[in-house]
Amino acid sequence: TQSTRPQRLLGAVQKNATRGDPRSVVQAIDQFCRQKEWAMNVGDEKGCILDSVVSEVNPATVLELGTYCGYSTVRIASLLPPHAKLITLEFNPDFAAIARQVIAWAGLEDKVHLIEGASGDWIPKMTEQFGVKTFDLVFLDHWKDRYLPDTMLMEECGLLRKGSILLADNVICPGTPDYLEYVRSSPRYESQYFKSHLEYTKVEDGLEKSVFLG
Ligand SMILES: Nc1ncnc2c1ncn2CCOCCNC(=O)c1cc(-c2ccc(F)cc2)cc(O)c1O
Ligand SMILES: [Mg+2]
Repeated sequence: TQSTRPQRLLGAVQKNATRGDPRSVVQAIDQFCRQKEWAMNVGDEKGCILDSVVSEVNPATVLELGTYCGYSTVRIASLLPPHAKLITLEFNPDFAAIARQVIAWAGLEDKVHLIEGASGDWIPKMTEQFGVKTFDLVFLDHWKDRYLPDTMLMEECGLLRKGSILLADNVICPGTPDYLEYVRSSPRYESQYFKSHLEYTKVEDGLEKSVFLG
């Protein structure tokens, strides 16, 4: 039977990356996506911006919405201080199964909690299920029309504190116009746009970093 793109991406990791070496996992995926098959990872260019924000925030608690194959999960988790926790939500069980193996190959399973399910269902359960009070950093990379409703949901559930950082992928391509309008016009956020390109292409895209002001 035919393999899927995520399965072929995992094969490239297992063939070309060193177990326990997150950077080699990231490099193997980027090489696969540049040379073999495009895939919707945040990629190397936007990934460097993600790395700099993670390093600056030095978060103890991170929420990632949209795991896909675990590329950004590995980038983030490899930069976390000891005892920090990354919770990542993936809706698609096939993607989640691949992501678990990519995260394990990088040796980061102890820092990552991958949950299979929809963001709208799980955000209200974060505190009771995982004892998380607030998130220091949220990386939004799931359905583009869920960025705004899920941000409002996180506010309502008290999961954001003064200084919590939201970092959103794809705010230009595919685009999240309602989310951008909200975080850029709301007095409760201080927003900044990091211009970049859609992963592995010359098409414009970017990350929007928004600080919740409480
Ligand atoms: N826990 C959850 N709750 C709800 N929904 C969830 C979920 N977990 C997953 N999902 C479902 C959505 O997951 C994938 C979302 N990502 C993208 O769609 C995406 C698309 C492109 C792209 C594609 C084609 C082009 F031509 C140009 C750009 C690029 C990107 O960087 C993208 O991130
Ligand atoms: Mg994305």
